[in-house]
Amino acid sequence: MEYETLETKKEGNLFWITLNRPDKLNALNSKLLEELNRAVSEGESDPEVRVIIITGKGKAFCAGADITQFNQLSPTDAWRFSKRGREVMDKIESLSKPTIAMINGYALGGGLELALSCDIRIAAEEAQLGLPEINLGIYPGYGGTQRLTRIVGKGRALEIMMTGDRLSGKDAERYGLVNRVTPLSNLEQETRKLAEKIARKSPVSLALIKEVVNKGLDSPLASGLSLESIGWGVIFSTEDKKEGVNAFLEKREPNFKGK
Ligand SMILES: C=C(C)C(=O)SCCNC(=O)CCNC(=O)[C@H](O)C(C)(C)COP(=O)(O)OP(=O)(O)OC[C@H]1O[C@@H](n2cnc3c(N)ncnc32)[C@H](O)[C@@H]1OP(=O)(O)O
Repeated sequence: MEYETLETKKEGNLFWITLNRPDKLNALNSKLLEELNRAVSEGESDPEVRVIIITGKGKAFCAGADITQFNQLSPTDAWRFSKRGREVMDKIESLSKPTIAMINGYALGGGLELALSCDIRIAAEEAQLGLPEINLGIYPGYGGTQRLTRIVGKGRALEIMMTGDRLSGKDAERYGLVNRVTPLSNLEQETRKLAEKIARKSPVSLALIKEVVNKGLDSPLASGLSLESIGWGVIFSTEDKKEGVNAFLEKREPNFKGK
């Protein structure tokens, strides 16, 4: 597919989406947001793709929503703007395939919110992460108030939102905001290693894990636990379950087909 503001690349079972407005630090204007929406659908619908990785070109992962659009927004436009951004983030969170945010540099505002919509975040030590909207006299509008709080806890999330301060990659790891950090020079290699490991697992198990974890987080514990058991029953109908158990019994590596 053709894109103007991002690049996509298929590498084996991995699908790389690279935001590509480096001179504007990959700020999410409407074009980039819509192309991102299209690119994740492309990865989701391609049966060969097993893991989707989102990253940015240049010194930023993504510096957030494009602030140059803000002065033209009426309050109702602003509501639509936030809603559309949130819909794209919600969609990324709900993809059936695992997603990794490879945070190569600035991940600010909507950029951090994009990373928070991914399943796993790997950051460069040199990266800077934050929600600086407070400095614009506004607050996060692409899901950050809710997702950051669920990931790092209320006190830390409020501090990040109320100060607008940027965290280094290392501090972000300490806060539990990213899964791990590595020097920038090693970031792509580490990310590829992790993505390839996950790509070898059963796509059905991966999709069900995501569904049960995400829906469980939105539910009372008893409902989440019940969902887990129901899904566990369903997974016993899959060829991948047969393959996984037989491979163990036959002392060989499984070859999962996603069926
Ligand atoms: C969902 C919501 C509500 C949001 O995301 S609101 C936006 C939240 N994000 C921000 O507030 C971050 C804004 N950016 C910054 O503070 C600074 O650019 C940083 C990230 C600290 C980097 O600073 P520097 O290294 O000095 O680079 P800087 O020159 O500012 O940026 C390079 C270019 O990108 C542009 N740019 C950076 N972030 C941008 C953004 N969010 N929107 C539009 N343009 C942006 C910036 O205007 C500049 O353009 P130009 O060369 O035409 O002047």
